[in-house]
Amino acid sequence: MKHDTVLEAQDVVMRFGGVTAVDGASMKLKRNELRCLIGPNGAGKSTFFKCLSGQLVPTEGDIILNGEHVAGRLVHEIARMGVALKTQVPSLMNGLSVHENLWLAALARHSRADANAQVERLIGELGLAAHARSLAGALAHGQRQMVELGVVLATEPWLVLLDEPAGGLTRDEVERMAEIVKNLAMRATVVVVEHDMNFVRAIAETVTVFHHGRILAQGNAETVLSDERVRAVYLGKQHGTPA
Ligand SMILES: Nc1ncnc2c1ncn2[C@@H]1O[C@H](COP(=O)(O)OP(=O)(O)OP(=O)(O)O)[C@@H](O)[C@H]1O
Repeated sequence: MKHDTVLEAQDVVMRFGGVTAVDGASMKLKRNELRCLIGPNGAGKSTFFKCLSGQLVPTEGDIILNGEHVAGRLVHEIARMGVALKTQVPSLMNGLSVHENLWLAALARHSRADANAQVERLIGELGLAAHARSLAGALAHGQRQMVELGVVLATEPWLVLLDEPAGGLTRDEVERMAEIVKNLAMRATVVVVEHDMNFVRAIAETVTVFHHGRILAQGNAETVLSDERVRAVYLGKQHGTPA
């Protein structure tokens, strides 16, 4: 493995009974790369993403993070390696404030004093100052997504896996989320599964396109998004065309 490759998936296959959701997908990511996984509904991108995070154990193939073979390791074991995962499953404690939620997440990795500093930094970065004392349970969807992201970032992961971070956000919130994710790639390697092509266009440096469980194209975002085969698989699909 090249020194600067921090994530490598080798011939990953994931079968569910008779369904082959991922059919031999390989991918390499460099440190601080920001990679979007896209593709039509049912293409296999979420399943592949879950193999990277440890939520699923691939039927075949391997996942290598920072030189360590991790296929088969549990989510919390992968998390302990400095990998953070934002799923669409709510993780906040509704009865605690935004500040308290972030503080508890930061404490997992920092001393009390450092956790305080980390929370202040995150509140500024995520634009949450006006809501710091609000209960998480009282937040609107977009604010909540920012706090969910804050919980993920509180441990200062080197690899961040984001499942549809723009899902359900307003246009302004999508723009803010795009800025935050781009900034994040200055200090971490980031993999994003996303349907919102405006968001993908705004953030992606490199893109991997799934189609029928296989990788149809990958590489430079501009090149891949203008690839005729990629445009063809999106035509008529509900999530828009990568034009
Ligand atoms: N737990 C499961 N059991 C059986 N089949 C599954 C399971 N998870 C996914 N699949 C199937 O695997 C295929 C790929 O699904 P996957 O969710 O990975 O696609 P996707 O590209 O993420 O789609 P979407 O954009 O709709 O989320 C689909 O045919 C899906 O029905």
